[in-house]
Amino acid sequence: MRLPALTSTANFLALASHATTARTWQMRQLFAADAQRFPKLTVDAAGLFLDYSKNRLDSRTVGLLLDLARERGVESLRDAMFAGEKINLTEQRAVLHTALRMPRGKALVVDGQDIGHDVHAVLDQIKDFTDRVRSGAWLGYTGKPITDVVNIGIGGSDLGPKMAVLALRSYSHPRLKMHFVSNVDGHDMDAALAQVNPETTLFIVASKTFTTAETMLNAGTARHWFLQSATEADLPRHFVAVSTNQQAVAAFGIDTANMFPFWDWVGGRYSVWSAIGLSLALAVGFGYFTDFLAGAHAMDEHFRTAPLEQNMPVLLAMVGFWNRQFLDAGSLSIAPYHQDLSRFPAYLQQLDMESNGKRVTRSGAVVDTPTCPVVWGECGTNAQHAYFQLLHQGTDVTPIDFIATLRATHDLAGHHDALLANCFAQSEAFMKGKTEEEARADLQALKLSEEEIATLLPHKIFPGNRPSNTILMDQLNPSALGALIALYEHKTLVQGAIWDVNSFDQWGVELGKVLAKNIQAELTGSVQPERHDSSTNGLIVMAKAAQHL
Ligand SMILES: O=P(O)(O)OC[C@H]1O[C@](O)(CO)[C@@H](O)[C@@H]1O
Repeated sequence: MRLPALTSTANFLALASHATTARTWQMRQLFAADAQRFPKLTVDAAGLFLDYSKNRLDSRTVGLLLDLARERGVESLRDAMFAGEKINLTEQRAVLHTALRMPRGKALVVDGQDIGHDVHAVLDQIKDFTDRVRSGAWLGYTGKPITDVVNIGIGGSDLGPKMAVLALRSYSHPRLKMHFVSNVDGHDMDAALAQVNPETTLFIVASKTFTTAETMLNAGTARHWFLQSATEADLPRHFVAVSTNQQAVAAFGIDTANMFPFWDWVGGRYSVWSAIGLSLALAVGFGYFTDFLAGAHAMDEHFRTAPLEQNMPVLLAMVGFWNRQFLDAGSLSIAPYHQDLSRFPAYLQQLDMESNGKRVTRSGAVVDTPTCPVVWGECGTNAQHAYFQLLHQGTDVTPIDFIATLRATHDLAGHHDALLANCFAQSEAFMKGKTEEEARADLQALKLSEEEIATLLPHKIFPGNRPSNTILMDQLNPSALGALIALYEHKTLVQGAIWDVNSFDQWGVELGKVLAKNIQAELTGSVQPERHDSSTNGLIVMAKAAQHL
């Protein structure tokens, strides 16, 4: 169905009119005026808690945002996704990462095939394999148990498992050390190979297409390295593949008995739930991997059934849309107050920006509003000592998602309170800021002269009124991590529906891939690079010259 341009819709116009005053509201006043603001603008779901009260909005704003969500067909797109309709229009594919976390026994027929059955058949394969590797029953070519696992993949075939293995570090198997190699830069593979022994290393070649240049080159290098000490006959004990492309796996020389399949209806950035999560299942074991899937499923059920007013992914998405559209927030900063979530911002970058970093609608018209903000971030409190200065006093308004756990999984005294104090203090500081009067009072308390106060005063003022969300969970466990990822996945779908973009393709990565192939031929061959612009030609010539040094 062709949607009308966003800015022409009745609900967008109502919001825009509301925004002319709402965008100037002061959150300090909003809190002072309504003692119930916190309970009104918070929501619980699937073990997560979202506080979106520190945004420049009120219940009326939220009502208008939800009216827009209804008008843009968020509910019908959501239902079409869960039903397996081909909502990825440009690739004519269903979008069914949610089916990967459906409980056993639940059927979902797509193109005449019960995919619920297929998903659980692969999960059984994962259980069998991971149990054998973890128990030490799976032996390397010299009869020793596996000690190191190297996942070779990129994008969705790297970011999800790498982030999740780190996030669930405290659940990990003590013998198995996990490594992730993604970069075509040989320094990445070189560093990993320096740490492992071919006798006890398992390589997972993880690629949906099994054609991705970086992964194929890295996998070839790993194979070559392995064969320096072992034979071709030893490969099956040390190389397994995760892919949708059986032919290419066989052509690479991996026994398809050691291949873990998935399907074209799983997008790369939504694939951690599939066999792409094999490294995670190896690290934490199948039981915790199942908990991870169950946490995501709980969020799926919430997203599918909760009224929009209490629907966490919808609210997170619509608040984000409000900030993007009406506060001109061109970026979104993610601040996990948990060291083990240090890769979560990088994971969200692909999820959000590869999904919604689009400039045309599903029907091909150029969009009439800005779409996905730049997503970035770093662990608090490190971020506080790096770039929070800009977020507090810089010229742009950057909304922040704070993510924290109420309880730690370590028992080191004093740390968790200090961490949470910082997290809550930052969201308070961004909201309240510091007025001129307050800054002046602070300086006067230091007994400074009037001249000194006048000099320092402008530097000591914080404008405040800067929006943030806070997401809390009890502890960072497999189920909570599953729910957290699913929350952001569904947020992405909702925002895609508002902007009417296809959140499930990624044509924008293709151009660079093609050009890189051409340039590589020029770098390695004798072809002179004359057909590019003078900058690109010049850079190629420099690189070729350096090869002869
Ligand atoms: O799993 P594959 O097919 O190697 O693809 C890796 C990544 O490449 C992309 O297709 C484009 O960068 C991503 O969407 C995907 O996650």
